[in-house]
Amino acid sequence: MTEYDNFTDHTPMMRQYLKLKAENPDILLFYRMGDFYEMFYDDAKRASQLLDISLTKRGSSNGEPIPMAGVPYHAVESYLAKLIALGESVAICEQIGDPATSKGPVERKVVRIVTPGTVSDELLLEDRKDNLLASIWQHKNHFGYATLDISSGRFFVFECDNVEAMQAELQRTNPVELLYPEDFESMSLIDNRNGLRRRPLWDFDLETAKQQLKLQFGTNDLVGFGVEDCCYALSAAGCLLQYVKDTQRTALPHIRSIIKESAYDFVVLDAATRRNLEITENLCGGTENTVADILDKTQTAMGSRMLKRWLHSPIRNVVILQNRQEAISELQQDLSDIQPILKQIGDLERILARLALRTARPRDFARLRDAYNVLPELQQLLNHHSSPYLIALRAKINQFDQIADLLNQAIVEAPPVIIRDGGVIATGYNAELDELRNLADGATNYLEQLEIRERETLGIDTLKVGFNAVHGYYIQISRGQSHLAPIHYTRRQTLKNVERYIIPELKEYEDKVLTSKGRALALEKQLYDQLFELLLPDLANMQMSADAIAELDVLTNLAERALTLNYQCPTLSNSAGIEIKDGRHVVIEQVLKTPFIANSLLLSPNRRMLIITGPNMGGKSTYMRQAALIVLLTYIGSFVPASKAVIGPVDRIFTRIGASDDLASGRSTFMVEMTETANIMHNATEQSLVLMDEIGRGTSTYDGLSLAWACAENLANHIKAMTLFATHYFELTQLPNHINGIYNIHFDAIEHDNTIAFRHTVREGAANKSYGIAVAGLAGVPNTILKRAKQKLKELESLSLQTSCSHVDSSQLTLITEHEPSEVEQALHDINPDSLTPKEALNILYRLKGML
Ligand SMILES: Nc1ncnc2c1ncn2[C@@H]1O[C@H](COP(=O)(O)OP(=O)(O)OP(=O)(O)O)[C@@H](O)[C@H]1O
Repeated sequence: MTEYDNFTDHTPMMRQYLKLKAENPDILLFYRMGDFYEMFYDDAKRASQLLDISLTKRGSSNGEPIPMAGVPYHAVESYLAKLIALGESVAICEQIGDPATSKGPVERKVVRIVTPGTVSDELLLEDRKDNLLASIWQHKNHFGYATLDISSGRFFVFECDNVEAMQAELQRTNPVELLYPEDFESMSLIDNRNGLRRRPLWDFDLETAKQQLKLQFGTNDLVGFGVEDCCYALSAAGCLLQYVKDTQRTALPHIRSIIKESAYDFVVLDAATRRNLEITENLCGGTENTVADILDKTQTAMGSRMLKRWLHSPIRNVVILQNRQEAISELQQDLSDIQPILKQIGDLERILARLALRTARPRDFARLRDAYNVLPELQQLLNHHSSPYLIALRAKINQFDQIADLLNQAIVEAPPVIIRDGGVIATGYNAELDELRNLADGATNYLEQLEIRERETLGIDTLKVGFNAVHGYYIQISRGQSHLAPIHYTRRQTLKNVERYIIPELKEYEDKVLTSKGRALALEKQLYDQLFELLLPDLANMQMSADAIAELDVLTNLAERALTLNYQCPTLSNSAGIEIKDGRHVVIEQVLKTPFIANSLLLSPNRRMLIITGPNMGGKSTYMRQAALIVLLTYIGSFVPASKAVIGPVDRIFTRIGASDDLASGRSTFMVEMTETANIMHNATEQSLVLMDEIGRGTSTYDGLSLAWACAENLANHIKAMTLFATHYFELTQLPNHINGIYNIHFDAIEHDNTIAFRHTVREGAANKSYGIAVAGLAGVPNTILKRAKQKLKELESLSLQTSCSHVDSSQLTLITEHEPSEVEQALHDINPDSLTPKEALNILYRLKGML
């Protein structure tokens, strides 16, 4: 990097720039030049690409032209937002010296470092999404992980000892910026993420970490937080805290504690499940038609963020869940009163974080004031409730009358965006400020008196006192009377019909007015800073209140959703199993133009695996996903789309549904499918809900079928997980004959002429048709191909009859070929499985085998 090496040959300004750049080598440096922030050399090239701005040159230094790109000062926020979204960090360098007194370049300093994970500025944050900074540490196969939401102060640590769990946690928290040690081994876990920051090893030193954390929380040890022994997580947390301090350069009073997350507290969702269930992000990466899209009608952005956290962290604590259910039931009565008040409260959480970081803007104070002005009304409404949980929530929400009074007095109704030009502190708050402002505005009667006095003593009836922005104050006399102006009147301006003068007394007044403007502004800034001091002692209480208001928002929102979408309260049971009556899919029922067909589900220790067969498009995936979503909603405390649901303990939800190539990590569809399957086989337990959709599809029929069979056997016999197993391998419908606890269920369709109508109704027993070719026709596959497919099927059928070793779905053959039904087929056709007792069914099975 030649340009950074040889300082002496550069211009003084470039020397200053290069020195600052050397202190911030890895991030873009925005160097303030008048009304622009400018970037030079490599920074300029990178910024011009990232921001799509032109790359030019600014003179030359050291004999070489200097590449330069710049952004206007007044529009900097929008450029910062773009860079942050791309995972970049920016050091903002301002002029801090006085240009008038500076020799050489004005002194400059990096005043803040904006990084994706540490921004708190409203304009740089998505308001309905958490913005997390994270740090990861690894020792062999142990991982320590810490996350911080700087805009709320939430600081969490997590430890695990396998890659899958770490991957799931990364996906759950989805940090925008991730710090990792320079010798991090499992790079494949993180290397496709934005906002990666490589940190030196000593930033993760455990002892320093402990010291840092104790200092931050003002405690002697970390025992009170229950994290004393979490060495790996503490190393990560220490690095994270150091990074925040380095970039924020201010105290962080709102970070007061650290919480250890334990997998046992949550229903664990692995990375694939989070993706497949489309909780907050759909499979294409958007937010439309996700669970959050349907469920999130919260009134405040902080409520919206909390709901999304809940959806990603279903909890297992039944007491908390029942409290939430009870609160939701009660809140259904007065939704229309509470929700409009919540809307007026807005995003207190982030306002308070900016208060703590001393970056709050005038409008933050105004919004805090408006929020606290409506709290008494909210308290009154909550007074009617008897649920102990709502009573406790009401107490936490509290009321901040003194702060409201202070802000009502201190802040004007609609303050400007920034304090720089004043106009923020209200009249009547500070007598000195009022006086200075009156002086500054010339709003005293001094000028009137002066005018009357001069007019009368001089006897000039056209004499007037006036002001204009260019010439300041003046005494004006008409041209006709101007010869009467006394000697001490100094001419200032001559117009067509008038002469304008200044006198020492008026000049003195003018000076006073001008200085009082500056003094008023300085005093206003001082009073503004004082507001931080006056509010900060209550920060902890205010944060607790904001958190409780966000929770009230989520609960009220879930109450409204339950009413509007016809959800019922599920029962949380101690006994193993899942019983859902008339369940629906949260999202699909909302997007379908036709009515959604509700379906029931029963899983219990004696019926722990259901093999689901049926035509493509029959509704198998929808049915499985809806079960998982109902369980998920139950475990956040929400009501669910079903007429009844009784849900037993669930420790994890696994889904192996569909797959696409994971090209980024060089894994094929089949490889992804098998990796996810391996994860399930290793980690599922008796209390897990496992959804397996068409596993084994991505390889040869024999391999696929055998794998699917072996997995199903293992899940049913050894793991004993609650499993829904959708498949097109009809051979698997034999499993119930071999293993207790496995049952067949199916979806079917009605074929009429050349079309099929799907019933979408789940029924007991195995499907007897597959309709693959018919569905292909429905999808628009050309007739010639369909015809050829039917021919091929006939060939395969005869081949399979010859070898009598059919691995092709024989029911499919029956459907397409038009031969006379065999004796076995006829017998099968005549059976009505719904009317058989198990004993009769077994007898028939023996008879059928005999026929074969
Ligand atoms: N219960 C239902 N009520 C109404 N429509 C439904 C229902 N279930 C599914 N559908 C509709 O059928 C479509 C296909 O459903 P789904 O993807 O679940 O079928 P599938 O059996 O899994 O098909 P494949 O075997 O091809 O994966 C859905 O997109 C939806 O439009």
